[in-house]
Amino acid sequence: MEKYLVVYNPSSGKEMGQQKMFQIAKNLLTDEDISMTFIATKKKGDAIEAAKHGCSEGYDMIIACGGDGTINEAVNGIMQSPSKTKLAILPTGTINDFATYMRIPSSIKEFTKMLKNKKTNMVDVGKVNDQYFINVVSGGAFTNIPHEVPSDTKTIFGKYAYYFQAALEIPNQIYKSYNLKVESEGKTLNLEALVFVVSNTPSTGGFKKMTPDAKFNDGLFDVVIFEKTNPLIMLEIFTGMASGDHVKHPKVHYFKTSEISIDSDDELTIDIDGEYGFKTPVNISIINEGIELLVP
Ligand SMILES: Nc1ncnc2c1ncn2[C@@H]1O[C@H](COP(=O)(O)OP(=O)(O)OP(=O)(O)O)[C@@H](O)[C@H]1O
Repeated sequence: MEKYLVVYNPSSGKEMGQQKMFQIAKNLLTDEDISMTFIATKKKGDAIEAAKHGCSEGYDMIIACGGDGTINEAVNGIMQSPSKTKLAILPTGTINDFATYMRIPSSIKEFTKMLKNKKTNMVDVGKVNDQYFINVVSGGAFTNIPHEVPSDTKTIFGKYAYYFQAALEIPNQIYKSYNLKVESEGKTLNLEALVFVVSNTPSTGGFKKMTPDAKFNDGLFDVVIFEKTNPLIMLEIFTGMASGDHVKHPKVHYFKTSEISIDSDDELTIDIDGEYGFKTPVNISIINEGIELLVP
């Protein structure tokens, strides 16, 4: 009999994940020879410990049910373990960048089908200093926006809560800049920048083509750095973000690398998979095909 460990954040997104997961378990347990154990997270760090427990106790799969923060913690727990259990993601957060890009279903019917099919893909995992990430590390203007939205507002308005907050913050933050020192394979940049993004997939912050050529298993990050320029040009660049054309603009640096280090003279706190990380300097490297992920 296979055994699955469900690690779920009951407070994520619109707080529907728990009921969904129970219904999925009910569907699955009727037809399949599987046992399921549930662990609800209560605070930051719980999903890391739960995932480590899943790996050390020989579970066949860890199902992380929550937003990008919970997924990130499950990835950290697995990557810190000598024996790496497979990961499944039931996205129940507000934005769900990684899961959306991977076309991971969130409906009960489609998620149950995915669990029954048991198809997996190896996916790259990023490491920033000593912390792992599955989707993105970013720093600079606008990266605080998800953290300024109160949890209750996200529960009611979902992703629209982020859009309201963005509309409030863009007029002020568009004038910001950070002195960045960037070193990656064969490239050194010293520039005033508005924001940088180091990503494993094209989708970041709800923008589906932030790093349009990124691939989840190519052993490379896609890096995009928005150089400081006047607000009108910046708005023109932002307009191109829907199609991914922003990366062709001369004030936007876009390249691929497997390693990158970023430092700043200014106080700069980075964001890791949508959660607050730590201050620069950061060294970022990739673990090619570091985790086995259940996919549709
Ligand atoms: N029971 C809980 N109540 C409140 N906070 C929790 C609980 N369990 C975990 N957390 C914290 O909530 C953080 C964010 O959770 P998660 O990303 O799953 O949901 P979300 O913030 O609603 O989704 P999104 O990041 O997509 O907006 C976790 O990293 C963790 O620190």
